[in-house]
Amino acid sequence: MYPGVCDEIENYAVHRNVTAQDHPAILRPFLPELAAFTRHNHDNVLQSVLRLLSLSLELPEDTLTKLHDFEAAGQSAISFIKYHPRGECDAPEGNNVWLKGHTDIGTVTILYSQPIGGLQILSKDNKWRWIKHIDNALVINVGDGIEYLSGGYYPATRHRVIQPPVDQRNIPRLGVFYFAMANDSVRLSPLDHSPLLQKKGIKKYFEANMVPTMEEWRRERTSRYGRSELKPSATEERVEEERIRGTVIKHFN
Ligand SMILES: O=C(O)CCC(=O)C(=O)O
Ligand SMILES: [Fe+2]
Repeated sequence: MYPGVCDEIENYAVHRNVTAQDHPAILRPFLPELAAFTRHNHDNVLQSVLRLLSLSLELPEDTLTKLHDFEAAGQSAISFIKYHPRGECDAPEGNNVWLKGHTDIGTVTILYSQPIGGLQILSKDNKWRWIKHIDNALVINVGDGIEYLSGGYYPATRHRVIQPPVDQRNIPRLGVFYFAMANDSVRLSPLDHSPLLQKKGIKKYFEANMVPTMEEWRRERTSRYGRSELKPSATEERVEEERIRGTVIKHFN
């Protein structure tokens, strides 16, 4: 957040096991529907994506699905994020960036395409590009978890949310997401038995005794959010960096 920019984002996260937390009374009648929705995201969408990723790494198709067990301890969750339209407090120095460029902490994020623009990804040529809305489409991002498990073969998507185009600026933007994480106990070391990764090369992110589990990575990244000291990158403009367990995490302005 920038000085002078109001915090106008609301977020409600629902653990995939919807009864694992208390909910406001207004939401309780919808719990069966939410439970079915998390199951759909986990069993139909996430597991299909994970099977494809496993096969693409020339590994048995259940390699990654086994690491995302619905019943195991872990934090995969639905999130509803509401971005309210902004008034004068959307200060120009805020660069109209509503959510700074980042990578997601988990493995795979499922984003339900919605008509109010704002989402952009950083492409290989270092340009931010809009993600076009398509009715009934899903946007699938990979997060840090897949980057580390694939030894850098699938870099986590760098993405951000900026102010929508002028004709949509007065409309609330409601995002629906499934933020998937591997089981808490999964160590985020590269799947080095992948024949593909053996051919392509495996990037090393952590020293052998420093490789975090999914739970450790989640806790370390979330506890630092907004608190840790970010240093300007020596090589890239508008990029700030922090180090976690010796590996560099980038934040994009
Ligand atoms: O609102 C969006 O479209 C993306 C949100 C996002 O990237 C996040 O919450 O991590
Ligand atoms: Fe994100």
